[in-house]
Parts: sequence; C-alpha cells; structure tokens
Amino acid sequence: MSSPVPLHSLNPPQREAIYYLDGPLLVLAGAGSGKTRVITQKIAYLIQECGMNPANIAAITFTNKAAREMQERVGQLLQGGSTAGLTICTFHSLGVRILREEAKALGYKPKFSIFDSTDCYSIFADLSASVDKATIRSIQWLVSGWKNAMKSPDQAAAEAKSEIEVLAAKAYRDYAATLKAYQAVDFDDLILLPMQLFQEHPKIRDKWQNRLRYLLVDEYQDTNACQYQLLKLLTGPRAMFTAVGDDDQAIYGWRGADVENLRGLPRDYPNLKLIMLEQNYRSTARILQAANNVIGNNEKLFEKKLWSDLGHGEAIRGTVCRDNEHEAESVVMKLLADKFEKRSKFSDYAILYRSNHQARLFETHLRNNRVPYVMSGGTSFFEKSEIKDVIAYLRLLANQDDDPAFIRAVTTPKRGVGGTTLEALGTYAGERHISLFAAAFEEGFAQRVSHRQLEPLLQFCEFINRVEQRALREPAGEVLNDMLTAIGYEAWLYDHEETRAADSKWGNVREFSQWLAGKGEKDEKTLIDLTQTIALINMLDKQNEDSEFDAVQLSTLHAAKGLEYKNVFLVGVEEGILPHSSSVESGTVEEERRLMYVGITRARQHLHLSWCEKRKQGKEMYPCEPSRFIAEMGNDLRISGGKAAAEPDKATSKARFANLRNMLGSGES
Ligand SMILES: Nc1ncnc2c1ncn2[C@@H]1O[C@H](COP(=O)(O)OP(=O)(O)OP(=O)(O)O)[C@@H](O)[C@H]1O
Ligand SMILES: [Mg+2]
Repeated sequence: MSSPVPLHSLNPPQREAIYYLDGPLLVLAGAGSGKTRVITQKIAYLIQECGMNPANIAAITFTNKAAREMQERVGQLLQGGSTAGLTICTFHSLGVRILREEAKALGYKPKFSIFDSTDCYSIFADLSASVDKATIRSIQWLVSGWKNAMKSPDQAAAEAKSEIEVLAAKAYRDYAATLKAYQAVDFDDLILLPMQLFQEHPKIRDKWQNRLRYLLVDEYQDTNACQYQLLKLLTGPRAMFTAVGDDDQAIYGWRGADVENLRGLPRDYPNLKLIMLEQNYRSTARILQAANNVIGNNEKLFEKKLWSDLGHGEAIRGTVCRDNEHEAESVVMKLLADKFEKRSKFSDYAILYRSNHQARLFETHLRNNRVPYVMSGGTSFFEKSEIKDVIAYLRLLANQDDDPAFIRAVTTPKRGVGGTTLEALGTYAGERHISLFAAAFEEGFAQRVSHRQLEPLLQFCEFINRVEQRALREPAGEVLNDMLTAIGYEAWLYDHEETRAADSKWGNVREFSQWLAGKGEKDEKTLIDLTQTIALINMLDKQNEDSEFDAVQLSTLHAAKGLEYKNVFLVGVEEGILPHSSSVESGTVEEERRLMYVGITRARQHLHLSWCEKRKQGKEMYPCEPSRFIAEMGNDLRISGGKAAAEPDKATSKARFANLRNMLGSGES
C-alpha cells in the first residue's frame, strides 16, 4: 500500500476504499459516513500518489453545486497541483460534453439546443392539439419514463396498453422527430443519446473509455436504468470505478431512479468489492438515533450500522403551530433568537421542506426580518419569463434551427413580423423540412409573402447573424448588453408591464446579464458556449450560482441531498405533506420515509421540526395531522406549543400516535 494522501483523518474502511484499485468498488453506507469525502480524496490520491493524468478521471455528482464543491475540495487537497482536464460534473453535463464532441455521429450540430420541460411541454401540446393540459402532462411524463427505461418509440407503441399509453406512444415518435428537426435535445436525451451512441459506435466508445479511465460516482442509489447503462459503457470491461451510495437515501424513484441498480452491480460485476462505512461524522448521537429509528420502519435492502461519537447533543425540538403563517413566523423567530444567542452565521441554518410551494411564507417572513436567504430546488430564476426571453435569443444565436427560440425571439419584443407572416413561414418550412430561420432566406418563401412582410423578417435574421459573429469572439457581457439595447428590451418591458413589475423584471435581466458576463470572463467562455451551461443550471440546483454569501438556505428535501447544516428546521412535517398525499395513495410511503431520513441527517447539531394544526390552502383552512414519521423518531423529542399538546386530535389513529402522545405529555407546552 502506498503512503496515505496527505489528507485529513480517515478511518480504516475509508482508506481501504481510497486505495482500492483492483477492480470495481461499491461503497455502501449511511448518511454522513464520509462517502463523498472518499470520492474527493480518492481523486486527489489518483492524481497525486498514482500519477494519473487528471484528464483520465471523471467524478459524477448529483448537482452542479456538489460538482463545484468537489472541484474546490480537490483543488485544496492538491495544494496547487494541477487538476487540468479533470472532469467533475453531473451525469447530464457529462452527456452534454459527449454529445457536443460527437454530435456529428448522431446527426446533430455541436451547438444543439437543450429544451427544458416547459419547451418540451409545448411540443407535446402542439402534437396533441385537442387534448387537455393534464393529459398532455401525463403524456410528457410517460415519454420521459420510456426514455429513462431506454424504450424506443416502437417498443413503447408495442407495449402500450391503456388509452393514455397508446396516445403517448404515438406522440413519442413525433416528439422525437420534432426535437431532431429543431436540433434540440431534452434532459433525458442527455443520457439516452450518449448511451445509444456508445452502443452503436464502438470506435467512439473506445475513445471515451480510453479517455475516462477511472470513474467515481456519488449518490449512486439515484441513478436510473439509462445512467447505469451509460456508466457500464463508459467503464467498459476494465470496470475501473468507485460508486458510493446509500439505499436509504434513494429519493428519486418517482423520476425513474432505481435502487435495483445497486442490487444489479454485484450481478453485473462478479468481482465487485463492497466496502461499508459505519461511523457518522456529521450528526450528534441523538439526531442519528432518530434517523435510524425512522428508517428502521422500511424494509431493508442492505443491513447497515451507523453510529456517531459526536456526543449526545442537544435535544431535538418539535413545535406545534396554529397554522402555516404561525409556523413561518415562529421558525424565523427561533432562528434569529438562536443566531443571536450563539453568535452563529446565517449560513449555519437551513429551512427544509417537502414541496416548493411551502417556501413562499418562509421567504416573506425572512424578508420582513431582513434575513438574507438563498433558495435551491425552487422555481427557478431561469424560468422567469423575462429570463426565458433573453435565453431564447441566446439559444437562437447558438442554434438557428431552434424554432421555438426563433418564434419567441422574433415576437419579443415585436419587430413588425406578424402572425400571418409567421404562419406562412411555418408552412413553407414544414413543406421543405427546414428550420424557420433557414426558410426566411429562401427564394420560394419570398414569393409567397409581400415585400412589407419579408423585410422585417430578414432584418431580424440578419441581426441575429451579426450578433452571432460578434458572440463567437467578443466578451459575453458586452455582446449581451449591446444586443439588449439593440432590441430595446427595457423599453418594451416598461411598455407592457406596470412599472413595479417592469422594474423587477428589468432588474432580473440585468442581474442575469451581469452574472453571465462574470461567468464568461471567469471560465473564458463566449456567449454561445455559455448557452448550454445555462440550460443545465435549470435542472436541480436552480439557484443563482454565485450565492455563496452568508445566507439562510431554503431548500426542498430533494435538493438538500448530500449537504449538511449545523442547524436544520424541517418544516411542515404533516400527513399529506411528508409523507406526501400522492405517495400515501400510491403506496410509496417508503420513499417518503427515506426523504425524512435525508432531512433529519442533514443536521449536524440542532434539529427542529414543526407542523401545523391547520393549514391555509387557497382561501380555506384545513385541519392537519402530524406526520407518522414524528412518532417513528422515538421518544427523544421535545415538543412545545399548540392545543394538540394538551388534547390530541380524536381522529388520530391510536396506534400510530401512541408514541407521539407520550412525548407530548412530557413536552414543555
Ligand atoms: N474520517 C473522517 N474524519 C472526520 N470527519 C470526516 C471523516 N469522514 C467524513 N468526515 C466529515 O463528515 C461529514 C460527512 O461526510 P460526507 O458528506 O462525505 O458524508 P456522506 O456519506 O457523503 O453523506 P451523505 O450520505 O449525506 O451524502 C463531512 O463534514 C466530512 O468532512
Ligand atoms: Mg455524500
């Protein structure tokens, strides 16, 4: 064994995982046991001690944020040593890289567009004109599921049984053709296409296998079937990889992730080495015990132990709130009092919730109390209409075949190109199987419209061509600002919106362009290069990237995966929310329990839960019950507040809440 990397303390199984290079390795361990640390240190070990070229190593993380953090950590470990060429990114970013380089083999341009789910929804809506919105969403969902399960339109059609499946299978084929015509891919394609590429082009596969000679995968439990195939094809017969994961934290089943991939590994790789880690370095014993108690109610895939020697720690607190307004107020007050008392930083606190819509009240109270916060996993900055307007221009600069971007850009702001002209253009382009942009320049189209109609259209296209030429060479920020001035976007906003709304929208556009300018400078990227990067930010960690100032973190439980905070407020711990009502109906409460486990194990020192007696939804107030998971945490919970403390709800099932009542009796009310 070679000498340890000069790294911080590591326990023996962690070390073993880092030094093991004889074949495929799976590290299976509970939350906070240092799985991610193993990956980071193994990268440093491979570069520093084994002399591997960083360009031959790829680490795959679950979010862009995690990738950035890992990149920084590796940089620190190598103390200035070079990491040039090292790949640390998400599966989707890796997919973009592969596709960009190999686009030709798939019949794509390297500057293909990446459509988000709203763009894709519009395609499905066009394809299924007489169908209601809910059905269109179901179709979109089914098609995405087929893609993740690697089913072709033909297979989907052959297997479709219900009416909606038949409808979706039909839409799937046209949808795929439409995307191709736009030179666009959706998020699922970012995995599916590279996978197919490697299956169909052994030479290209060999090239990538030789390039990425060692692979490390974090959060392995949440890979889907297609990602698993891609991984298999990338690592090839040498199977040099380290995957780390925790079956108890599998929380993306609803999106097609499959814990079976954990079970599949030993089957597909008979020489797979398995290492378990048992010491948790994150949380106090109390927090860990509560987490273990909860997850103990799930059926086990693998038997795991997890302990902590960080001391017993502070009591876990629970607050029963009158309603959701009171909950937000009480959490923010408690947070401020605690911060004041302990002189901690805002960034020591996280408020975690099951669903995005829960965030709004907390935002309001944080804002009213001038508490800085950042939000992740929420409605994205990048999904705001004004940002999507600007992004449409960027997409069009990068890929002139992107018809949806063309239509949005040419009509926002309006520039004299009317609906009739666009319709004629669409018809002509459809007949000729070319993009709208290309059609505009064709003689055949010119003959179908008047000069008055053609002129503004050509001016627009030539404008895009001119900006594109600049965008290929000049700094991103300058080109973007000049373009915004040229299209008169600010004035258009103020013409179309009330002043306050326009102020806010223009503020967002400026923030976006400054961020892009900074990113262009830092990464030495042109506006065109940045366009695909922006599409990816849309995915999971939708928050503004450069928000590393001292702020409270607001996050969904899903987006908090892998992260840790000194103090965690887990809010809305109610039946119907966590577990979510849909999962209770569909019998997938185990996944919700894992989500609860993820939530509890984000806390290092202090965990605070809250739930409401009533909750306002729309104009109505509804009664609420505490989540079953609270009772499952065990007796070590100090609960305060609420009428429920004195007289538990009669409707509450006796067995389920017997435990809870005990606690309420002993709690301080
Ligand atoms: N051997 C060790 N000694 C001291 N601290 C450690 C050790 N291993 C890990 N840690 C610390 O414990 C915390 C949890 O580690 P890490 O995030 O790698 O765990 P994880 O298993 O990836 O957790 P999760 O399942 O939540 O992703 C981190 O703060 C990490 O720096
Ligand atoms: Mg981790």
